[in-house]
Amino acid sequence: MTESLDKPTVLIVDDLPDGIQVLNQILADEYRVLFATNGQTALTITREQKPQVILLDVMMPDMDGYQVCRELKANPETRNIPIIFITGKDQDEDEEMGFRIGAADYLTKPVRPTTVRVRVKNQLQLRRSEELILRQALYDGLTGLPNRSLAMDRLRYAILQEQREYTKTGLLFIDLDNFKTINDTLGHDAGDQVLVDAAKRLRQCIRKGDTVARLGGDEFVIILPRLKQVNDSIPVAEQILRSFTQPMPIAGMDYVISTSIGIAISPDDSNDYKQLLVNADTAMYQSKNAGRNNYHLFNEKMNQHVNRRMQMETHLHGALERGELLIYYQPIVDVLSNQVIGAEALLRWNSPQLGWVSPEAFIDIAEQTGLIGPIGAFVLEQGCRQFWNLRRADGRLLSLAVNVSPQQFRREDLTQQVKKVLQMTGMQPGNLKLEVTEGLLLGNQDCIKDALQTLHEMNIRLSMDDFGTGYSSLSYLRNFAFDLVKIDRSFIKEITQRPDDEALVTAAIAMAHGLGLEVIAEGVETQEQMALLTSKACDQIQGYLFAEPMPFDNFVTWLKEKESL
Ligand SMILES: Nc1nc2c(ncn2[C@@H]2O[C@@H]3COP(=O)(O)O[C@H]4[C@@H](O)[C@H](n5cnc6c(=O)[nH]c(N)nc65)O[C@@H]4COP(=O)(O)O[C@H]3[C@H]2O)c(=O)[nH]1
Repeated sequence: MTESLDKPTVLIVDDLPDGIQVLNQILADEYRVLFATNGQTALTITREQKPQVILLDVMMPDMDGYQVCRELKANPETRNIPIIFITGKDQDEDEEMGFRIGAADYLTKPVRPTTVRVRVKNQLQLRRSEELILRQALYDGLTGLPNRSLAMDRLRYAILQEQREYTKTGLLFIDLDNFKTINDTLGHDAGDQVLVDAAKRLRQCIRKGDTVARLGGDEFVIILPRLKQVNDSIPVAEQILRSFTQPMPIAGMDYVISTSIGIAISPDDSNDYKQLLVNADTAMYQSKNAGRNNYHLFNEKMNQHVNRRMQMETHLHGALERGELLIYYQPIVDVLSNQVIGAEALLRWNSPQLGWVSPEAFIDIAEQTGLIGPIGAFVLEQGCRQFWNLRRADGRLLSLAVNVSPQQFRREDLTQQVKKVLQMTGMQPGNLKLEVTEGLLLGNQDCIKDALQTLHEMNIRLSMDDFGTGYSSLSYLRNFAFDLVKIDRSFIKEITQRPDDEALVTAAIAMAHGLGLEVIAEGVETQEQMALLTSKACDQIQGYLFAEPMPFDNFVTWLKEKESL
């Protein structure tokens, strides 16, 4: 029995027992032989038993061999089984017809045993090579999982089927968190181990009939056909997250590698397989942004966000060269003297395609694309040049504040850049103030500490921006050479209504003063806020109460008007 199962299976289809008998005698020794005496039975047996070769008679009552062949070729599951016609029809046009509808070979009766044996063997060999090639083309060599192309084929098929059955198809997009770090630090072998282990875990999280595939890199998808409702996809996502909480033994150590998952459902989110993949990917990014190790279901809002972001990224390239980036200036006022003592340079982007884009939206993109290097250099240089010209005319202006992104510290030689700008513009270091965010100091990296120290020694003033919003800690202020702290506008906004905010601002001012630092409050819009901050001994104020950020020429005019009051 086992022996016969090991043999390749051949299906003989003929309405005449004699015909079957002849072929059976020729093939029974080498093959497991199945029979069908009509077309319908042939189709059923083929679907269920998946023979490797079919020997098919043409002339049969009800359904003839041509019709059987057409039906088998139309079904993706039986399409690739080679069919050899064996028939009494010996005209050229009969043979032509047979090949046209997909036959692999054509023999006319009466048949010679050797010919039958050789032709069947040929087809089996061809099929084996074809399968091998197909395997390489459709499966991922490392994990053995279906690759992108097979996954997309299955997804297309699942969506077609769902339309017939009124069900849904779930698509999970899975990305391993921090895979790149493992690959870069432990090497590619370790990276491969992670991928193989991840593939194994994912396989264990699915039912029969679902597909796990590797798209490439550390990206996997799971296709869940025949879902009744959107939420049916959630248990799978939860199971995956749970499964990855178990550490992976890699290169002699245990690592926990979490996953970020995005889910999109057809037809709800799209019934186009390519769009569904894009949507699942978008939802996956949402999971990454939300801190990784979680899942998100796609929603249309995410797409708008992504589209807008992609547009920004496209148009930000070259924006500087096209003169679309401008510097606006916002005055800073000294509380005691009520005089304008400086300004902050704030970047503006006037894009012909997108209109005015807030720096809060595009600085992040500039940082991720590396464009922050040239853009930051531009703000520094043009800011210093314009400010220094103005300062020559108006000696009251003490300082220009320029925002510096952490990326500029990490990627560029910021101290050299600053030195060059000071030389080129004639600006004195004591008149330049660099604003950095607290995030910069996270991790306590030596290179950043050194850069801050060098800038301090150059007599440049350093201000800690957005104080109170993030990782503020007294030790940062002690360890790094800051001169000022800037209290974030979110605390100023409701300072007159919210006792908590008032308490925080009071404490921050006391603490900064205790360390010999000055305090500036940003986002001051009302007289009441101003009065409260004055009563707390805040040193400087910036906000719409005095002026909104404005182009350089307007700032010059504004200063003149203020002087003449
Ligand atoms: N509601 C309200 N807002 C006020 C008021 N007064 C000032 N603001 C706004 O508060 C922000 C202050 O800048 P920031 O905290 O450094 O926050 C800046 C800064 O982090 C970043 N940014 C701006 N320019 C640059 C730049 O040249 N380089 C870098 N790296 N970042 C920049 O973008 C952020 C946002 O800049 P803007 O949109 O110009 O927003 C500015 C300013 O327009 C007020 O009274 N009420």
